[in-house]
Amino acid sequence: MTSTSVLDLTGVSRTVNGKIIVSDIDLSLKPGETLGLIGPNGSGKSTLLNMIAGLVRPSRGEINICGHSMAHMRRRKIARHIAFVAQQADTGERITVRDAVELGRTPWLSALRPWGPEDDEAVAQALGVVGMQTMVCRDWSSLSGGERQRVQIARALAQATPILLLDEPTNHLDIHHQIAILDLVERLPATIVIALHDMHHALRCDRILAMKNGRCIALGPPLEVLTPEIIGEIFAVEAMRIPDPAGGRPLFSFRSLT
Ligand SMILES: Nc1ncnc2c1ncn2[C@@H]1O[C@H](COP(=O)(O)OP(=O)(O)OP(=O)(O)O)[C@@H](O)[C@H]1O
Repeated sequence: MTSTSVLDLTGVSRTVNGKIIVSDIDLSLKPGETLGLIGPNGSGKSTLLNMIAGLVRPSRGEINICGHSMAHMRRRKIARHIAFVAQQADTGERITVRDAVELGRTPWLSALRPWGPEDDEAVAQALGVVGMQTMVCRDWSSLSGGERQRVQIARALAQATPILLLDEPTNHLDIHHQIAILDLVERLPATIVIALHDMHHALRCDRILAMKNGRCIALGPPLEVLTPEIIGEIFAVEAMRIPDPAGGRPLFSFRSLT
């Protein structure tokens, strides 16, 4: 742990029914840093995010948030520090878009601190950022997958936490909204952990944690981790990294090994 870190993981592991799902993850994130999690299906990315969100406990190891051990933090305090956009966030309730985003303010409310103008402002701002301000009265059940995803992101932004966790947030989004969400993530001042499947998206992160079978295979700057060798090793594909003719980030091409 460093004096400036926001999120620290020490030897974090999770075992379910004797099966190791996440093994010995060490990590220290600075304020404002964006960490991309990459790895094949089933490599432990969501489980790691769920542990950082405080939704499941590590079987071993410790998670510290802003210097406090998460094991000793109440749910409400964790929710004031960490917002989580899960992979398949859903609700059985009949709620509107505004209701869904207002839920993000819950950790900040109490009998002594009822809903106020700053909560309205936080909700309106979050809806505006994801471009859902014209759909506030729509029923959640009537939204498309991409619209739901943007509402979930707005709910997390309204929570106004220093740490934001995103599990494949571009999943249901068209190209325009994928880029819009990644641009937004880049602009946010929060410390961010984001699970991604697209290597081009992962290149935009400050650091990458590459996982396989629950283990950290590599941790470092994108260009050092997203090499053909490491990508080939974890995804069992032949990867090529091609310079962008327009001078931007490199492009990837993949081929099956079989
Ligand atoms: N509660 C559980 N009981 C048993 N196995 C579990 C449990 N939770 C997760 N797993 C298993 O742990 C492994 C890691 O799952 P996890 O969802 O963390 O992977 P992931 O990297 O997020 O995958 P994906 O890219 O498909 O979303 C998988 O094999 C999964 O089936």
